[in-house]
Amino acid sequence: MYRLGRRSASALLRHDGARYNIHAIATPIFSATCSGDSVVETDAKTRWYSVLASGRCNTSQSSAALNLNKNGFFLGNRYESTAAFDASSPPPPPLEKYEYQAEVSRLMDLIVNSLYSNKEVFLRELISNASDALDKLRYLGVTEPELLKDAVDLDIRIQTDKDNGIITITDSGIGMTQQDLVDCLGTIAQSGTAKFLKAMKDSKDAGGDSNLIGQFGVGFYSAFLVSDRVVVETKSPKSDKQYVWEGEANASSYTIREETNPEKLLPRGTRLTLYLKHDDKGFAHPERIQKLVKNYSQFVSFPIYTWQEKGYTKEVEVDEDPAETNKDKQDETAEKKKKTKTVVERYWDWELTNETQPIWLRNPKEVTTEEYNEFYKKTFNEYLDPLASSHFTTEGEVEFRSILYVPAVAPMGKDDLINPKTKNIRLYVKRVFISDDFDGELFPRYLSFVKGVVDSNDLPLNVSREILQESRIVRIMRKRLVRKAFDMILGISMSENRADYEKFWENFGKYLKMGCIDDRENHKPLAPLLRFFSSQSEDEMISLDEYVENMKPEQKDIYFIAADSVASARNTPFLEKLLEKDLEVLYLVDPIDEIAVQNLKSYKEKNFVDISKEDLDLGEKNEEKEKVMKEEFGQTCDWIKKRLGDKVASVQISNRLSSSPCVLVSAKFGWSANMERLMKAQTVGDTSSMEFMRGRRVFEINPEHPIIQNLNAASKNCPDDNDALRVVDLLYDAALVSSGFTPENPAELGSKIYEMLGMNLQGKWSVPDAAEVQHPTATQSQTSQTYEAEVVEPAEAGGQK
Ligand SMILES: Nc1ncnc2c1ncn2[C@@H]1O[C@H](COP(=O)(O)OP(=O)(O)OP(=O)(O)O)[C@@H](O)[C@H]1O
Repeated sequence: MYRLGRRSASALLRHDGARYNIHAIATPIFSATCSGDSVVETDAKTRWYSVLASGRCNTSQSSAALNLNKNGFFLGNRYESTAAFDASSPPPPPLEKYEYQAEVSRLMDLIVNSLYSNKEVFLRELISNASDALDKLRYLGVTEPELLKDAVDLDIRIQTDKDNGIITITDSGIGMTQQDLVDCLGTIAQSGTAKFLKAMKDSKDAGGDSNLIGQFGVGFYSAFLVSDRVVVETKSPKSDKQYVWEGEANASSYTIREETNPEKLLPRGTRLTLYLKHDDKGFAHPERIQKLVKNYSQFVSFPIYTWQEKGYTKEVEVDEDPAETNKDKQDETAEKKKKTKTVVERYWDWELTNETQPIWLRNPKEVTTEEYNEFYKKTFNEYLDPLASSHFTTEGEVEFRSILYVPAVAPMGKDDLINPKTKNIRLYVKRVFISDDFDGELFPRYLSFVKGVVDSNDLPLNVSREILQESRIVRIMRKRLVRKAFDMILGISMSENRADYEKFWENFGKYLKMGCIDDRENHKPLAPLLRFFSSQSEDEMISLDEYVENMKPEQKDIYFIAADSVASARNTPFLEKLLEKDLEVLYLVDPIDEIAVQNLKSYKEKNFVDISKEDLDLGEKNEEKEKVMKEEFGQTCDWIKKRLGDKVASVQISNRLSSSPCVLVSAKFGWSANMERLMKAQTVGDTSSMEFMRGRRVFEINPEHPIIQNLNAASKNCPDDNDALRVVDLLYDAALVSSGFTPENPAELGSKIYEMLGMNLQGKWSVPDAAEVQHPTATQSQTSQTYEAEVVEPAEAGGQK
């Protein structure tokens, strides 16, 4: 047992309590090794300190074995004998006791007794206070350089004593005067507390979410989430004196005293010592602290050092076997060999734990693509380089820095489109990591695939989701971020390597189409990014700009057809006339395409027109011809309508067909066949709303087609002819299918086709005559010719009539 005098003891210990365990630490700097714990007891009456060294201490130089380097706990010599009480030393300055402001008491009560989850945020809060203090000093030092006169680095150091559950956070920042201590660490703005208490009450989390603590400007008190007792030693460069603030959890008061022990004086700044609660001692594990620093404060712009155990290997001699030695001695000529082994020498030292210079603070001109990519992969745990990145600073009304990335591949699964909480955007405020848990606050959902960091100096450090949602600053940031994201994507689309954008589109095209539906405000930057197949480009997708450039001079609209594949789009009867006229038609083959395009409505003042809908204007109105047609086929239209009844809204003469006899056209504002099919696939149960949206369908006939011409004759000559009426029925069903609709009763359609086939084929292949038996090949081809002729023949007859 060693007894230490007051002076010497104060060099070793903080004056703060009844009993401590201090882990004995030594570094090789002083050629000393030491292990084990020292138990320290304070006698409040006599102010004697006693240290029981339970460890072993070997020094190669002197008895000053417990010295540490300048940042350690101890500075001073070890006394080997009972030291005399030094009666001549001045008495310590008196403790001044202060009552907490009522709000602080309530807050402390809540923190200590009700918050159980997310306790680790205490470290983020305290580091951010330390970083603020350094920021303030740096800022004031610009105009008052004498504040920086102490040659101390601007940094943050965190030391842990895992055995005793102590964490010390030291910064060399602006520190606090005695008045600052009273004002800052005993008082809080009433409004902040009231809001905090309300938020706590509203919190659904039964254990209380400690994260809330950082949202109301009460970060310092988060120390009590994990500590029984907190000691703040602080020295402002504006004051000659250093003060010690001390508070305990569950106490209604705190104390402040002046520090007079020269060994404990800080050159400048603040040292916080947290004496952890029994259950929270795990936070004092060096590795855990390191991990938390990396996670929460990776990009604080001041270096953060943590106290870590290290090791290096060295060769040491091993004792030789005496028998061997004797043998060697006998053989005088034998060369003496010294035996060695490799041992690991352990020691403790500071380790830089964060990136001191966040990449986004650097000048973009000085950052290489490799560095951007490395940062991306490290930050977002990606293994592929990004497809594109954009590093920018915005100034003016709102200032922030950001680096955005487009990933090379879409996230696995589709969940992200529906649930965009992707942790893709990491928000920092003044380099302090705030959150990556956003739901559309910084980026619209459809851009949730964009990854990046955003660092703002304008947002409060304690920005909460509520603040994010309501903040004008955030709204402006969001606008700029979105614009930058579009610019970045546009950059890929303009790349000489077309494959880059094809890759992007394959992965994220769906997201942009979602944007056309969700975000009307951004149709302008979104539309040029879209890609579609077309009647003139079935293998390579084209942009709307390419479409517009390829439009015919007289063409007013952008034509599209929605189908389930390029093949079915290509074969749709709606396309016939347009192909004939060499008008390009976009193929909308992704289920979401049609809705996206409908939302866009137009591009470069050209309307999107669905060629499967009524009133298609191909810019070739010939009123004279229309009149003649109407006169010729008007009655047929009425006759067909009568036969089809409510299945169609009307029967009209088509201007869009050339080879098909008829087509079923959707109402202008109703669903197209494609949409109807999609909706049907999604509707479960009640389909009444579908009936409404399905709207009317128009049966269009092609007056130039032989079948229609035949029916025209039938309608005039034998309107009640059963066969003619059955042809109308079958035509309707065939149009239904070829126009992309699903027949309501496929089995019935099948029977109609069989019946018709039966009528046509009657007797066709009955016993051939002798000549045909001799030339089977000729017979076959003849038969098919006959068949074709028979189909055409009535048409010709009808036309003549
Ligand atoms: N390490 C420190 N150095 C100097 N001053 C500090 C330090 N820590 C706290 N303070 C002072 O104490 C005040 C209160 O801190 P607290 O964390 O409770 O609130 P805040 O820092 O103002 O808000 P927030 O934590 O949300 O940023 C700070 O404003 C600062 O003046």
